[in-house]
Amino acid sequence: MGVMNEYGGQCLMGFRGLRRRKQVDSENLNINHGHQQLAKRLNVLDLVGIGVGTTIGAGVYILIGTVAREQTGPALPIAFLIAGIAAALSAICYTELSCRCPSAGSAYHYSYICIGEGVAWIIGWGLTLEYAIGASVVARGVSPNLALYFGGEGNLPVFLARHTVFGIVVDPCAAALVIIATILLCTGIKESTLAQTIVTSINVCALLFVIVAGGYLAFKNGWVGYELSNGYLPFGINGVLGGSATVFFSYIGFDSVTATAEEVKNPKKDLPLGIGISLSLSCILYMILSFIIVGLVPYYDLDKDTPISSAFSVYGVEWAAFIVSTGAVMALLASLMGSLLPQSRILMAMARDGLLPSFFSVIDKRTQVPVKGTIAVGFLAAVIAFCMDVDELAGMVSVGTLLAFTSVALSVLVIRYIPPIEVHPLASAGESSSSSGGHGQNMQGADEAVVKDPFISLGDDCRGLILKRDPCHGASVDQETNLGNNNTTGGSDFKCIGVIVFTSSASAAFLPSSSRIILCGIGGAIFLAGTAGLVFIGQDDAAGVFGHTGGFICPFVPYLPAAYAYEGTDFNFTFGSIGTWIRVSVWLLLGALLYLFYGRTHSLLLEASYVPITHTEDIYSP
Ligand SMILES: NC(=[NH2+])NCCC[C@H](N)C(=O)O
Repeated sequence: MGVMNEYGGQCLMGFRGLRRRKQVDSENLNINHGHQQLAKRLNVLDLVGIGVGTTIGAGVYILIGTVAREQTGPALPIAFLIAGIAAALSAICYTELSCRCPSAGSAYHYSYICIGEGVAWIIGWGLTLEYAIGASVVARGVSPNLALYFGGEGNLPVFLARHTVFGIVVDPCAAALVIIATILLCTGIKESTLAQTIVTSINVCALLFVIVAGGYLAFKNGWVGYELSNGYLPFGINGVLGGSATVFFSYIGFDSVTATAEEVKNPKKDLPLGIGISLSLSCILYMILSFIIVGLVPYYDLDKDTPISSAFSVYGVEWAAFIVSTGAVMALLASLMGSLLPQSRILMAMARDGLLPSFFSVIDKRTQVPVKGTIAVGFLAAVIAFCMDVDELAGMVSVGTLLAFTSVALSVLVIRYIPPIEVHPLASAGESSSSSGGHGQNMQGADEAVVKDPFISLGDDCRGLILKRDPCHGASVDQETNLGNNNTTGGSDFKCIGVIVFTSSASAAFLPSSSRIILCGIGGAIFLAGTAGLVFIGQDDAAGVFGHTGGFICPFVPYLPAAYAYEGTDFNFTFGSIGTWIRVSVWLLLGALLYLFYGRTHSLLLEASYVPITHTEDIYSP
């Protein structure tokens, strides 16, 4: 019986652990736990280099042929515009959170602050699909492009050519590219960003060449691609929408910028500019490029694998293929760097929080890079790129990415309606204690500590917060303190219900295809009701507890994040084949087991759990 009780108690604690939330400026906690911060060395230009470099990968060089032929016809630029708007909605959510929580970790970090440890773990774990596996998928694209310089894949030198060993196609060239990117990333954030910016500039020059030379050729030949009998929308509006879901892949990458938030000199100003400029530049380039290519050659004549070089070949400009291939190889390298970089930062953030071994959070003193984590990620990605069939894994990348994007939109909703505890940057343990005017004791190592305004604002009715160490009640600290810390008009429970109703309605889009239309309809109706419910609940207007947050604020809450979360789940569904979903589920299940047996019991929040006592007499009793 006793054992049963103990077991039941542990289970309960395990579930409570899933709801533990980090404090907003938790880098202070990290300092307190002896973790070193990354050096702040990045400015706007660097962020644009990382953003554009990661976003404009080889996707645009390859995707446009198939999408124009099978989904959009000449309306390809419209598909890029729609996908760009969808990406912008997500980017806006990312930007608010990156300004409010400027530590490393991106979607993982935001989910930990806004939703809870369980979801954060799954998002952090799921992000390996986007970044580590994404890097391998990207790297596999290199040998077909390099082959052009050698006159075909058959002529590649033995050490670069693909071989079949024991029935597995190994790709040394892809592994080599991953190793090059890893070495560059280990040299230092400023150095690797410079390399990425140079590589990206070459890629952008190649795209500009395509635009200028292609535009000239198309103009000279009367824009034959647009003189078609079957009109501008041969596959109808559905084709364009389907195409926009496919080309959404070419916008993935702006999120890498937010993963570097801790290394940015002035995050509140530079992150919004970095993300905004990267996304706008990418969208403009994609739209102009696609407008020219579908005008140069009728969409049905575009080549599926090499649409751009083949379009030039039609007019006898064979040599353009060399420029296009150079651009594609540079795009692959930059995109690869942009995938490996955030992965090492996310693992570092998870290790700092105790959810992964501290190996991943060790920062090299000279280069200021988590070198061990970077090498581990590079090694894993190189092995996958070398010997795995990445075509099968590609779907997982999109699902992993969209899971993260959706969680970020939900996090914005949560942060507005159930704001987590915000700690002023100066409120690290010692300072909070001294600022409390003698009421408190030092938080670290003490059994009790009082933290007084202005560092933690608890509203007028509660002038301070007493924290008592108690490992069993980790989840309650933020929940309780939030009651007085925002200007909401509804009760906490009501807000929780609003967010849950909304979330579950959004997830209706995950259900199987036959019933999807009906369920999406029902989901959509509940979604509208949930959103309407949220509209009537007062929200934290993002003024924060210290006045204006000073950073970018997502407009039109709850509509904008709600719309993205709904659309994100829908896009997710579009990407997922059954095989992909089985693989993703197995991966997430593995992650859940790891959390159960490692993360849950090593979490720093378990160690640093405090029970809030909000009775003022307890606080001020002599
Ligand atoms: N983190 C990632 N999933 N990176 C892949 C980015 C792909 C890139 N947008 C492209 O068009 O090729």
